[in-house]
Amino acid sequence: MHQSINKPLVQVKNLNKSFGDVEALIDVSLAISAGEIVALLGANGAGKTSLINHLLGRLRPSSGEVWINGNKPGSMAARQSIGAILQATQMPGTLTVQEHLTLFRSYYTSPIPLNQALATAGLTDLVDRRFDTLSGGQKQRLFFAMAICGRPDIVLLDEPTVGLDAESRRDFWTCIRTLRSQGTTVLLTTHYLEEADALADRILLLAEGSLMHEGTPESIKQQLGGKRIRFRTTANTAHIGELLPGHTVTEYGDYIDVIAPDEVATLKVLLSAPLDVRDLSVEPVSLESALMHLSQKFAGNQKPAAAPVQESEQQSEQETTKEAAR
Ligand SMILES: Nc1ncnc2c1ncn2[C@@H]1O[C@H](COP(=O)(O)OP(=O)(O)OP(=O)(O)O)[C@@H](O)[C@H]1O
Repeated sequence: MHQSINKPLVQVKNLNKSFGDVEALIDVSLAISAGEIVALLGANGAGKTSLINHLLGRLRPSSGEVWINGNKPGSMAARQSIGAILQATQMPGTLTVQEHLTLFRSYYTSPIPLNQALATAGLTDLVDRRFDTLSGGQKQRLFFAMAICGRPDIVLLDEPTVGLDAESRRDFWTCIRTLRSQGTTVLLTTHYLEEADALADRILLLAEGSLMHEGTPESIKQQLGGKRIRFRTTANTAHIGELLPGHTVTEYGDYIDVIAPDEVATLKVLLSAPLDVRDLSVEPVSLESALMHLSQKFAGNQKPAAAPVQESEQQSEQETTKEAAR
């Protein structure tokens, strides 16, 4: 299933979603083109999973529109375009990697070749291993292989590397890059800024349900156009903030970070103030600092928690992978 050229693969227009009093998504509009890797970032509760669930057709908008390849989410045509990774899944532990993939491939009329699924997911050497002997990272790569069995146009990955160690995470990144080189679009949510920086062509930043910012990792960093000044001091952040109006001042462990549009001017103020400034360093702005700065600009009041709402259209978590697999 491949989409027509020039049309966005995913289009979201003025999407709003409320759960009781909680506005999980507020007027979100976005488009994702074929071949992009897009990272959806945001703090806990920002609305990332809600957005993914709308793309999967698991949630219905309170208002607004969502299109997958020009089709309504949840329709057979949309399901055939999407692959997604299983979240909380019980898999038969005695089946091997090959048996699981053979079973999964049998759900589709035109699955990708077994060897391609294995190679893309870095599982070629593990083909005869039983599921219950795989490490966490290897299991996650098997779920990934299942998600791509049906030649999806877009793969949705909701925090795919959470809980994995650094090496397994990097192995997973290789899988995503291989998939992209084959022309597949990827939308992933992550809390790891390093992951977004390493993988994404574009970052969408959600805050409190609103799409607060979007751009390439570089453009987000450049937007600040300044430097990160990090130092230790006995003074608190509030005091530093008073000294440096218009700067983003945050705590980083024992250190204080200041985002400085003009680092020379900022250093002059800092070093001429009656402060004990120690262990000072000046670095280019990291993606983490840039996003923290943008989030602070956006910061609003906390919203009240709502009781869970059962969505009639919400499907079992077990059904996530390749929604068309039935
Ligand atoms: N079924 C539901 N009933 C009530 N509130 C909900 C429901 N699903 C989500 N919410 C609320 O909507 C908001 C957005 O939640 P969502 O899970 O989309 O955020 P998230 O960015 O994925 O968070 P996390 O990073 O913690 O997974 C939160 O305030 C959450 O409590």
